[in-house]
Amino acid sequence: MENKKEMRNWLDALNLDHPLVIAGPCSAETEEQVLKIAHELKDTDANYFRAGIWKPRTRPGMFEGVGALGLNWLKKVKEETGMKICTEVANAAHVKLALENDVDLLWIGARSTVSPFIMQEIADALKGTDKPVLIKNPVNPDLSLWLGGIERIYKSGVKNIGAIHRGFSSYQKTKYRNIPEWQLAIEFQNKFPDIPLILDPSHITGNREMIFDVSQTALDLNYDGLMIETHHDPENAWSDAAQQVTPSKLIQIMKDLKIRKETDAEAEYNNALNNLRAQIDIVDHDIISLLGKRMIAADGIGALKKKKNVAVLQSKRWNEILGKMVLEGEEHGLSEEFILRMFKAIHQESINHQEKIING
Ligand SMILES: O=C(O)C(=O)C[C@]1(C(=O)O)C=C[C@@H](O)C=C1
Repeated sequence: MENKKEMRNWLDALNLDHPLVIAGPCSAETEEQVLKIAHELKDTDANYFRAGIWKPRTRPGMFEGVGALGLNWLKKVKEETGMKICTEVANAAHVKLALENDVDLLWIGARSTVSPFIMQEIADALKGTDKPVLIKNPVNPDLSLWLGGIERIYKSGVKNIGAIHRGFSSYQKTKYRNIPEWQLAIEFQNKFPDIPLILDPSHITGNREMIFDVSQTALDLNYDGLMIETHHDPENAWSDAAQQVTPSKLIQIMKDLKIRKETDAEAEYNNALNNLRAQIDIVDHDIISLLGKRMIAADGIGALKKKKNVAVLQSKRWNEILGKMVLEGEEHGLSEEFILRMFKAIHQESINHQEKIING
């Protein structure tokens, strides 16, 4: 699959003056609930009304969605409000029902994207549809698996595609429900700049208080849209209560978000930008040359260790370096998270160098 300008045609055709917004409850619970939320979203920036009707839940016994019955409610949303409707599909039967009921956009969840068999089944069922299909990232941070899933759908003739970034699970406890791993989404954009990329801040944060900030980061990174779970009574939602916002909160979020443009032609801005970029180029060059010097020293240590038959990994020394660098980093306004990531990568490279020498 290659990047093609036409991949974003369906989004461009909407001619929006704001990011695409997909809003609605995590789950369709009752007909009244669905219609109430839809009416409250009708005159907002929301372009598509979302509601999950088949819910993949972590444990059996949790609310697993109302099933096909919910499609009737979604159809009513379209009739009564004129909003386009969308839902998640997780197998061929779901796709068939969604298409028969004229759902306007379908998305595939993170727990489906992980499985090439399920993705192929869904792709076959979608064959030839002109409805947009959005593919969420797989639960694990694996860009190839995400792209592979998209490719399966694209190859089955679905030309209106998009990606949803919903973050990645981790054993680590963090402030996020699913860690964003922005770097992976940036890589995605580099490879496929024309596949519309939509952020799902609800699943990334798991917490409505953090939705605004994460959404702003996405807009700062050129995302095309947001999928935000919205419920008239979030506290009492049947699923994911902590991460849903009210329709009025959604309106406020959309008002407060700053929409960035890709560039600006003004000369003064461009001069200042070029100047700072030239400074960055020099610093980057210095960083590489310093890292090269560091590795030469590491190679020397490797040779010494080889002579004396000493192990490459020296945990005590390594921990001392990490501790010192975190403190120094702080003095220079560098976050602990960044210092740890960077030095772990440097340490690994140093180990790789020494391994070559010691075993060479
Ligand atoms: O100090 C050492 O013994 C090294 O090999 C250098 C180094 C490093 O790159 O800083 C690499 C591996 C060890 O685990 C500790 C530190």
